[in-house]
Amino acid sequence: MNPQALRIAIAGSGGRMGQVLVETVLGLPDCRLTVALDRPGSPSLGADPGRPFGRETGVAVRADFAEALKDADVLIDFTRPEGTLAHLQVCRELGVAMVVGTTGFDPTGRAALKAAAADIGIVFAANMSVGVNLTFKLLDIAAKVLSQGYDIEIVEAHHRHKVDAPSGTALRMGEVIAEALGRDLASCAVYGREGVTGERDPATIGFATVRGGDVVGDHTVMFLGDGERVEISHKASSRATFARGALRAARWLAGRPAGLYDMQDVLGLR
Ligand SMILES: NC(=O)C1=CN([C@@H]2O[C@H](COP(=O)(O)OP(=O)(O)OC[C@H]3O[C@@H](n4cnc5c(N)ncnc54)[C@H](OP(=O)(O)O)[C@@H]3O)[C@@H](O)[C@H]2O)C=CC1
Ligand SMILES: O=C(O)C1=N[C@H](C(=O)O)C[C@H](O)C1
Repeated sequence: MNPQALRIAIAGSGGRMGQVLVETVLGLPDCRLTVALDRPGSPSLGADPGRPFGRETGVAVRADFAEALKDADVLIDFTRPEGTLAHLQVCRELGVAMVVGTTGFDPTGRAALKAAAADIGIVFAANMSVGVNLTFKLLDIAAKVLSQGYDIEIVEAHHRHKVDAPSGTALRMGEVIAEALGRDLASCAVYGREGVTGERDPATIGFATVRGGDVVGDHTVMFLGDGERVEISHKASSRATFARGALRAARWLAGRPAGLYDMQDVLGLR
């Protein structure tokens, strides 16, 4: 065991992302899984989170997060907004850094993350993959070059279990494009269409959502002009890409001052 290893806590350790995060941490020599959290009543409580991967971690899944987080340097949280915000309070009190991948926050939740970042380091990103974060840069360029005469539509597809829509990534793509064009996403977004909608308003950014099967996460932004169409797509085929990004963020946070960061900071793309 490496005594210098970064002590990692994982919230929602039995979830789809939680399990991949556990497996990823167990493969890293400079990180140690010291805390695995799940909700009260979860069947995984008390079990070794390494068991599905044939590993013994010496850790048992717990629900008493206020006590458990005393044993962590960084909490990686891919749960639900209400769970993340409860963990946030405790991390702030204990000085534990956070990597937040949870999506679906309302403005109050986002404000709480920002406020807590006065005291602790937080990396908050709707998508932790390198590919999507590169895509954000490409979208900024495309939106500026195609600012006149192109209609912008964002289409995303995810597995049948996803509970929020549009995806956090699609919304972030919309924000990047709106910022590049000097527009306010809240006032120019159109979330789905039905009935007699009238002709398309060129100032809008449209969103469409597909849910089904086991789709890990597909995003396509279309810039539709007269005589041509530019499409920028990212397709995730494994959740490992998000988990690797989250662990990269956790290590990047170690020793950084308090503040709210995102994956553009972690990847040096700012
Ligand atoms: N930023 C990124 O790169 C990515 C972000 N995500 C986001 O991560 C989140 C989780 O996704 P996914 O793993 O698919 O979801 P899952 O539903 O598979 O897992 C969520 C986990 O969090 C637990 N949980 C749910 N509610 C709470 C709560 N109130 N307090 C504490 N724990 C809770 C669940 O427990 P239980 O089973 O008991 O409900 C479960 O263990 C979503 O918001 C998703 O959009 C996903 C992939 C990549
Ligand atoms: O819920 C998911 O699965 C995913 N959620 C994130 C989002 O909402 O953008 C990221 C990824 O696409 C997978």
